[in-house]
Amino acid sequence: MGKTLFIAGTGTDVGKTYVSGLLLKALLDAGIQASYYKPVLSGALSRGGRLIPGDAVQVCQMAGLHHDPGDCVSYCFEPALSPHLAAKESGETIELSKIQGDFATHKKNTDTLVVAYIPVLHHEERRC
Ligand SMILES: Nc1ncnc2c1ncn2[C@@H]1O[C@H](COP(=O)(O)OP(=O)(O)OP(=O)(O)O)[C@@H](O)[C@H]1O
Ligand SMILES: C[C@H](N)[C@@H](CCCCCC(=O)O)NC(=O)O
Repeated sequence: MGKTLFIAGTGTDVGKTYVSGLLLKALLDAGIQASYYKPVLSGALSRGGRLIPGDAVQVCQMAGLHHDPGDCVSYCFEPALSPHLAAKESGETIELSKIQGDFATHKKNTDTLVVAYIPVLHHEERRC
């Protein structure tokens, strides 16, 4: 059974993406089959009508992972807000079943999965 490494933080801008990139690089350098998954990414850049999942691009570049960064995320939103608000503002709904399905697919396709986790509690608190 493969391993999953969850990178969680108590807030935004605390280094989850950077640590994910370093970890993934270390795993790949050690010859371990590894990849990256981020359930919800907000604050994506809009270029030519397409959303660029910046965190996933950064992690793939740091680690030298030749995956399409877009495949590393389930949801990608432009507003730089907490996930539920970014989804709301984008007129979308975050479905747990989609995240569970994508997570299971990523797990099946790799030995070690690095997951940058959303600080949900922090975000929910900020909504109050
Ligand atoms: N190599 C580096 N040296 C110094 N600072 C860095 C380096 N890489 C990233 N940073 C800075 O560290 C901070 C945290 O980076 P990071 O994007 O990893 O946080 P994060 O927890 O993933 O944030 P978010 O929740 O917004 O995605 C950023 O301000 C970034 O500019
Ligand atoms: C673009 C950044 N990397 C980040 C921005 C998150 C902003 C959250 C703001 C908030 O706490 O309400 N997006 C993300 O982690 O999915």
